[in-house]
Amino acid sequence: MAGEAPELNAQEKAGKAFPVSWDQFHRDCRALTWRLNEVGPFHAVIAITRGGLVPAAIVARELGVRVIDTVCIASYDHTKQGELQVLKGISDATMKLGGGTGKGLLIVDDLVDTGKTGRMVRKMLPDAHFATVYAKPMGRPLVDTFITEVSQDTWIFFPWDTALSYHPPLRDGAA
Ligand SMILES: O=P(O)(O)OC[C@H]1O[C@H](OP(=O)(O)OP(=O)(O)O)[C@H](O)[C@@H]1O
Ligand code: HPA
Ligand SMILES: [Mg+2]
Repeated sequence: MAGEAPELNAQEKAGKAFPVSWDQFHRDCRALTWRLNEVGPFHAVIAITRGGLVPAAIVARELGVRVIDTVCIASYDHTKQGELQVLKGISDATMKLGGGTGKGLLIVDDLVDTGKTGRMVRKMLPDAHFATVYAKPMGRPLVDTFITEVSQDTWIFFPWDTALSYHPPLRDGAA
């Protein structure tokens, strides 16, 4: 309709960009593991795919955990969040390891934003420890351990979603 503002996606609403390099991400995952090492030991690591796969691999390597499971949840179509879809649940073997409630299990994701994804996994495993590398204020109360908080209006660009590209000089109007 004429005069109606177009709907903004999460990144457009966010405005601020927080690009993370592979080196920085690896350092932040190691820092996360230092904290988790005080809380464990853990019987298994559960990665929330796909974003949780990379931090889960690094954390599991550092903690010496070799049992890794996934819970596959999709909600964002690029930067716009839709309904949460559980494409694959936690395996029976992992559920058994966590005594049915997740005790002694570690859930890993790259970040919490609104907290919708984290809330859904916490419902599946209420006694598990939930760790993310980054957290935004809305999702932060759901996380037990994280490393860096960014403001709600920041969009985090992960290294697997980005590539090096030309950036025009500031004097030519680059932000
Ligand atoms: O706290 P929320 O607002 O729920 O957002 C956080 C979730 O969103 C992203 O996953 P996404 O659904 O984009 O899927 P992906 O991991 O496959 O990229 C991110 O990896 C988290 O899992
Ligand atoms: O800030 C973000 N960056 C990348 N993926 C995301 N999914 C939800 N929030 C974000
Ligand atoms: Mg994800």
